Amino acid sequence: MSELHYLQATVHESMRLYPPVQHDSKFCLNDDVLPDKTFVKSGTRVTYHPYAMGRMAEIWGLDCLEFKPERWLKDGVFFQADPYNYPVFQAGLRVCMGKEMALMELKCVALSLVRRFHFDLALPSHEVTPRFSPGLTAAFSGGLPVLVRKI
Ligand code: HEM
Repeated sequence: MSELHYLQATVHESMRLYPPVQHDSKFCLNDDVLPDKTFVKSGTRVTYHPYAMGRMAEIWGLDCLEFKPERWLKDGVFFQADPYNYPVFQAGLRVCMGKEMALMELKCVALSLVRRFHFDLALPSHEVTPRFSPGLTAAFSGGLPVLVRKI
């Protein structure tokens, strides 16, 4: 599984544009200073937004809205983005404890499906704009209709 670099890149690219946790807040217990020297007063709520960050040209470049697994590959080998630029699993000491397990499960499910089935959007792609439902964890508003064919 660790040698499937394109699959690893695809899973990361999917969650860059559609992070399962769209935003997340923290409350500052004591006065603090962020690494960029921003002062944060005790009691302040600080929110980071993986959905917005995944679509920032400053981080991902002008093609930030394009689905491009290749952006995660160097000479065909997957490389990890800075987790503070890609906080899909949060970052630092409180990073998601299930990160590696979640990635393994995602890749197993994706592999077992694409080996057996062919997936097509049920509508022409220009008529489909996947939209998130607001909420703690992500779901497509109205679902994403697809046609599934056995290979
Ligand atoms: C794609 C799947 C997943 C995503 C995107 C995800 C994302 C996250 C995020 C953003 C946090 C930080 C929450 C916060 O501190 O407010 C978190 C924490 C955590 N996650 Fe996940 N998670 C995923 C799957 C899992 C799985 C499968 C497990 C367990 C088997 C898990 C266990 C945990 C635990 C225990 C924490 C708390 C870590 C701590 O506060 O020290 N996660 N996750």
